[in-house]
This record gives sequence, C-alpha cells and structure tokens, in this order.
Amino acid sequence: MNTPDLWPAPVATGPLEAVVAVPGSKSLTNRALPLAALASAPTTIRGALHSRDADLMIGALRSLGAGVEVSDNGTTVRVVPQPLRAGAPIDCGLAGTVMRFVPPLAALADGPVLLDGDPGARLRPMGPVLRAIAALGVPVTGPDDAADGSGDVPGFLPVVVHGAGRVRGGEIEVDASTSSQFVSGLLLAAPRFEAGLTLHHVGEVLPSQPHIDMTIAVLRDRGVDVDDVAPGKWRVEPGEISGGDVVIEPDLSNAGPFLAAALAAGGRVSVPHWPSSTTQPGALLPEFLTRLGGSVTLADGTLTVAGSGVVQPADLDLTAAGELAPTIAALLALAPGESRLTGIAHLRGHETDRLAALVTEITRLGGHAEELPDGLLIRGGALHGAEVATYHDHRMATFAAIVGLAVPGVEIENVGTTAKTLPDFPSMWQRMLGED
Ligand SMILES: O=C(O)C1=C[C@@H](OP(=O)(O)O)[C@@H](O)[C@H](O)C1
Ligand SMILES: C=C(OP(=O)(O)O)C(=O)O
Repeated sequence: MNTPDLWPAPVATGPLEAVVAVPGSKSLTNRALPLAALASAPTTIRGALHSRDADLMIGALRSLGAGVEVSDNGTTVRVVPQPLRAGAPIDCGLAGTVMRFVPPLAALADGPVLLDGDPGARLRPMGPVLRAIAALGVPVTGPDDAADGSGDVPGFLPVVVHGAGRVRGGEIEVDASTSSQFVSGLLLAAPRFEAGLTLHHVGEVLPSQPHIDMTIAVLRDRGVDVDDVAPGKWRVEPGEISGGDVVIEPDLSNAGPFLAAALAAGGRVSVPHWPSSTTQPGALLPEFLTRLGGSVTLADGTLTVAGSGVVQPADLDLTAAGELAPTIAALLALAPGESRLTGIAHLRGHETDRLAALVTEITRLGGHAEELPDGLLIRGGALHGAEVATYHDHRMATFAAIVGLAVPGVEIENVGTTAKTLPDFPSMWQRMLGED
C-alpha cells in the first residue's frame, strides 16, 4: 500500500486507566428515526448518534418529506411526520440500516424513489428485502427498467421502489440468512401496511437475533402490537406508531474497541451509562471479554474491564453478534494460540467482505488467519507493524487500532472511515491513552 493517509496507531506505554463515554447507538438511532417519520405525532430523539450513518438516515427521511430538525451538537433530533412523498433520490452511503430500512418506507411513498449508495454499497445483498416489497405488491426495478415490475427484482443497489401511497401488507417469506436487517426493515414499516405483516424467515441461519429483538422492542415501545409468534416468524398488526420522547442508549458495539483495549494493553477501561438491560448485541461483550482473559464488573451503571495485556485464545460463536467480530478478531490476533470465530458467514456482505479483509490484514501483521465456511481461524501472537488497509470499514480501522496498542508500527489507512458510526474515534482513542 502506498497511501499518504496513514494514522500511526498509538502504542500503549503502560497499563490503561480510562473512563470512556460513548455516543448513542447507531442501531437504536436508525430505528428511532424511521419510526418517528411513520408516527402519528412528532418525536424528539435524545442522545442520538451524530455520525455518517445517522446523517444518511436523516437525509433519507427528509427526501421522503419528513421534517427533521437537529440540535447544534447533533444529539437531539425532532422529527415531524408528513405524508411520505416520492421524487428525491436517496443516498444510502454504506449504511446497512439505511439500505435495508428505507426501501420499505419508500414503498409507502406516492411515487418512484431511487436509492443508491457508495460503490461498496452496491456489493451488499439487497435481494431478500426487495423481493419482499415486490411480493407485497410494490414494484421494485433497476433505474432503467420498465416501471411495471415485469422484470426480475434486482439484488443490489441502485434500485427504484415504485410506491403508490399504500402497501396492502399480508403474509410473506424472507430469507434473512445474509442479514437480519431484511427482517428489521420490513417489521419497522409494517404497522403502516393496510393488513400489517406476517413474516416468515426461510433461510438456514438467522444472524443477529438481538438486532431483531431490538426492532420488536422499539416497535412495542411506540405502541405497536408485535407478536414474535415462533422462532423465525413475526406478526405486526396495522396501527398507529406513537410519537413522544425517545432516549437512545450508548452504542455498546462502539464501546467494544475501548473495552478490548484493556485486554490488549493491560489496565482498566470503564464505560459509564451501561444499560441494565438492553437488546444491543454489545450486551455479550462481558461474556466474550471474560473468555479472552479479562475481568468484567458492572457497578452503578459503569462497566469496567480489566486485563493483564495477555489475551487468551478462545473459540466463540458470534451468530448473535457478528458486529463485534472485528473487535474480537483483533484480540485473538494478539492471543498466542489458535482460536475460532464461527456463525459469521454473513460478514462477507458487511461494509466489506470482513472475513477476507481480516484474513488479509492479520496476515499482513504477521499473524496467521484462514477463512472457515462460516468464520475465521486465527493463530495469533508475535505480530509486527504494518500499514493496515481499512476498506471503507469503520470496524477494520478500530480492529487495527486495538492491535496497534500492543504492536509498534501499525499505521491505519483512512482512519476517517470511523466517521460512519464514531466521528470522534481518533481523539477518543488518544484521550483513553492520556495523550490528548
Ligand atoms: O439492525 C441493525 O441495526 C444491525 C444488524 C446487524 O446486521 P447483520 O444482521 O447484517 O449483521 C449488524 O451487524 C449491523 O451492524 C446493525
Ligand atoms: C455491519 C455493520 O453496519 P451496517 O449497519 O452498515 O450493516 C456494522 O456496523 O458493523
């Protein structure tokens, strides 16, 4: 790699002793926003994430006609719902939540809506959610295809959703084995379908169950009647979505790299405002970090992770929390011995093919990694510095930063890619190390 945009990852010079407050959850913010646009009254969202993915969701809702006002610091957002209107194109960036949650909203708009995104977004699977929308009676086409829906439904962006102001709803199947977001996107819009929605997942695996539970929880919190009838089957009744006040929890997946730092560097890192109960997959971090040799305590709403600087290898099933894989993989790359991460075949369709990216970058750093059919085998320890590529993937940048705490000479290409969910990452990381 020959790139001028390299960030020298700071090395920890001693045990850490840091308290790191993380901003609002991407997943909760990007659910609260579309629900607010579909609600029957205005909503005020407090503690919202202010980042590229949240800005893209706000942009999408404005394109569909919603009134959205954002406070100066970006963390309070007031949404005034309006009838959904077509016309303005929607930029999904590289945000899975925008790509998969907005098309079902666009289906409710009064005409054609064009959705596109970054070059990398055009590689992320979309077929299941688009075919579901078509099965509900709303044609979905490529930008240059006939609008009557006579052709095949596209599998990738760019697409046009040809709304007609109403979606009849009913009972459909979706294969969500490549992303739980297909289920979440359909369920979020479903209260506004005339007959509601009964949705069956038909694929072999269902990743990210906590994120589906989160969707059900936020719908119920807004007064929607949702029945998780059986594993892989959900029923959303048609009805009003209430407005009012919503408070967003801190993003526990973004807390992950900071907590992992205590294991990589030794010492202690605390994250305040840790929710006592949550549907975020980051709730699994205490268990995973304990398996890797950390000790974890939760007192007065502050989660503290302590580590010795030596990471233990482990075999972990990440089916429920694939989002945490790059963070865990960074620790396993430092762990002397063999580890396996499984349940994460669908990471091949994340911001980049994360299994391929992690294998390439761990190898570049002097470790050994191989792809498994549904995950990674990693033999860690004895790494050396390298220029680490990030593939426009925020979590590849934070992966490299974790490794860099313990390995001198790690330089991160385009650390600014962390703005997807955590624009302040480089300075937060330096503050954690007492460097700012
Ligand atoms: O619904 C959500 O907010 C998310 C669901 C998960 O997607 P996948 O099921 O595609 O992994 C997760 O990885 C992503 O970061 C956020
Ligand atoms: C997979 C992720 O993001 P997205 O919401 O774009 O799918 C992620 O943040 O790890």
